[in-house]
Amino acid sequence: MKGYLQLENGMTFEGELFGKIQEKVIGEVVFNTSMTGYQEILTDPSYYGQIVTMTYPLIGNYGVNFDYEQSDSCKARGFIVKEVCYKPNNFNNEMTLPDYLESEDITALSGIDTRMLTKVLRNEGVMRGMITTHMMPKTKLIEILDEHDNSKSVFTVSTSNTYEIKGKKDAKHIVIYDYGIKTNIINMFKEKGLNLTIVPFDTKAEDVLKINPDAVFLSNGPGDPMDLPMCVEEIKKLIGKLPILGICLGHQLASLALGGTTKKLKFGHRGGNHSVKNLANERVFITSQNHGYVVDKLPKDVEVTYTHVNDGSIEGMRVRDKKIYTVQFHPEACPGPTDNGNVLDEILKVIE
Ligand SMILES: NC(=O)CC[C@H](N)C(=O)O
Repeated sequence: MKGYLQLENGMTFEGELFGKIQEKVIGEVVFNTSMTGYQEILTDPSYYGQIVTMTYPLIGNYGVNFDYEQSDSCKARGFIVKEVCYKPNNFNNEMTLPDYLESEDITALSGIDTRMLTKVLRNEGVMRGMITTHMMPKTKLIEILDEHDNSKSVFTVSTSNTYEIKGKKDAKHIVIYDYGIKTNIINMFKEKGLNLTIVPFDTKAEDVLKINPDAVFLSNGPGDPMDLPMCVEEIKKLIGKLPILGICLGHQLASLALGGTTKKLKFGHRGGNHSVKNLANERVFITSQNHGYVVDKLPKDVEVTYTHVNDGSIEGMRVRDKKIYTVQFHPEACPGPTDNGNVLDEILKVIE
């Protein structure tokens, strides 16, 4: 069945619908440059509410395997590809991508000139859009897009209950603020044998202190960090009392709590090929990234640890005396290069 992607700038792309056919699906349209890892991307809670287009032209060719999931379900709202594969070939394939998307209620479009779409998003910046069965006038589209509010995304993807994961007997204990945590971050902590208590995004600082952990970890998550002032307030109360570690949204929230600022990037960093420089030794390495916002300014006592090679933006920060260490990129990969697992060890050194 024919379907359309309508962008808020008035452009329309025509393609073939697959997955769950729905009359209209709304979201911010973003692009990801990873060649593989579509299932990890679809299930990463940081994509909640977004329509993701893949720049790699053939998607779905190794099917779907439930071990790859980064959360319990697809979190992206829509998916756009050039060509979709209906007959995957892979020893551990469990389901085709179109069947998977249908079972997850995700609407997708194939046959889209994703190279052109990506150029539009790069030149004009990411923008809102709609995947739809019927085209509509631009004024009507804008009206529908304006009605849509995505500012509560963390409320939706965070755990509603506190839970524990037991590690080795005398291992350190970390409280994890779940703003939409990826499974592989939890897996990396588990591999290290750490004791974990995972708490909802709105847990009060007092309640975290009562647990008496060795550190607090602030997770990745969807949306604009400035939509979460209540989370920033709780982090402020923890500064100086416990070591604070963080990845992506967690890095942004910790930066805000320290008195820094964040801003929106024109077209974000999403892919498995983002070069980052470690300012301590000038070494450059390739990272997995997925963020639309970035830390803009930091107070003087905060040390910038990493920068993005393409645009010079801040990719990590540290405050030694307050034991705070956070990164913007994803050392847990999934998808993307696994070369940066040592960054987690760096971060965890803060607790020692
Ligand atoms: N992966 C993340 O945690 C993303 C953080 C934030 N939602 C952003 O887009 O910048």
